[in-house]
Amino acid sequence: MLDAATSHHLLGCSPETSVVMLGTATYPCLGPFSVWSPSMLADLIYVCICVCIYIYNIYIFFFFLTGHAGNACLEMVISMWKNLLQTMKERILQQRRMSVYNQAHGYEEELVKKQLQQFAGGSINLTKEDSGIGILTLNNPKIMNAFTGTMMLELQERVTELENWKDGKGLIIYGAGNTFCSGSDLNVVKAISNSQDGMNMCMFMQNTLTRLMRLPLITVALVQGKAIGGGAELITACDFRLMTPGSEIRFVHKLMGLVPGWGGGARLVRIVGSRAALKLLSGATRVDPERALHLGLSEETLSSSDEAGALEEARAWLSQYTEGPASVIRATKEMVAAGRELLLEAALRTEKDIFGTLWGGPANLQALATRPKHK
Ligand SMILES: CC[C@@H](C(=O)O)C(=O)SCCNC(=O)CCNC(=O)[C@H](O)C(C)(C)COP(=O)(O)OP(=O)(O)OC[C@H]1O[C@@H](n2cnc3c(N)ncnc32)[C@H](O)[C@@H]1OP(=O)(O)O
Repeated sequence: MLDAATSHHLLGCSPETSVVMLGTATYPCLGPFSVWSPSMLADLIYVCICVCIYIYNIYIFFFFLTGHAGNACLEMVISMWKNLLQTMKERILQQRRMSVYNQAHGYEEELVKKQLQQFAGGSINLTKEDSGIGILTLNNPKIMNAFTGTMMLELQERVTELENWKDGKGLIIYGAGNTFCSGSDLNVVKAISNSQDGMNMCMFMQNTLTRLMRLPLITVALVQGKAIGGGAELITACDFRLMTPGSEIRFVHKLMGLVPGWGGGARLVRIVGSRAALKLLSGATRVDPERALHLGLSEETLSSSDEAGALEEARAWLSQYTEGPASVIRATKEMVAAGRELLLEAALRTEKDIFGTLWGGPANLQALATRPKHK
């Protein structure tokens, strides 16, 4: 267990929280009320074995040290410990990046999924094209592609599929019926209106949208018609947004007596800055394509207003950035995602590690063989 000061230093946790480090996972430990599960115990056993092996190595080195070696061995021992701590810190950070909420936060995913399953309707469809670009369709046009409970579950399933698509390079998310998404299905919102159920739904969607944001694919939200409420939050989980003429982004939460809950508030601050974010949220401001460009919330206003034409334009726009080996495109996104989220030194180490996966690899060697002139 890390004491509060160390975990604050290592993990940036709030000073009063101490953290239990178990292998690759970390669990905020509420004193005697910490949350343990079989997988945590397995992690604990794993960590104990690692520590025993290192202590045994230290013992051997010190034994050797008293016999023959000088400082060199001592330095080796010290650097071993430093590497161990560094490795564990990176793995903790990686684990923290994997899911925002787990049992330690009182989040029981299987119970939440069972509750969401009750609210059926619509679908989330995914097509994976040979070009390496995926097309994710929010498909509930009867109610402006509003998210039912089963659509939230299907979004999680599609994100898992995309995490396992090793040839994937890009993703376009759009809504059926020439409109993007009008947030949560209001029938669902009314049915789960107590605070804990609302927070459970938000934790589920935050976990899914954070994984979407971290996909090693370049992601684009194609905004046609309306992106309202949760729909506006969803587009902030993409790397880029493209808008069609007459389309609108609007964070209507204030008008619902709410604030964003799917993570859109935190991501909006990082996209447009805190001042613009505060105005868009507190004003429930309508954001048209021109204003979105000005704010940096949209990359480009497309010329097509019809669904097929806009999708074709979005494909062409994204293809500018996904041309080339999937390994390089995916590594580029992973490096930028690390730069976006990690503290500088951790980001630098991640960049070095990602560089190491490409240096001397097939794409690098092929480029060297052809000696391209970058005129
Ligand atoms: C944490 C919750 C929060 C979040 O996730 O961040 C939320 O998202 S809360 C929900 C926020 N969204 C809304 O409040 C949008 C409500 N809808 C509208 O404001 C309008 O429908 C529209 C999106 C501005 C479009 O208006 P318009 O073009 O006039 O179409 P209609 O209003 O006639 O809609 C057609 C049809 O669709 C139904 N609809 C639309 N949005 C939803 C929704 N979110 N939930 C359920 N049903 C929705 C609308 O009721 C119409 O159906 P009929 O009345 O049966 O024709």
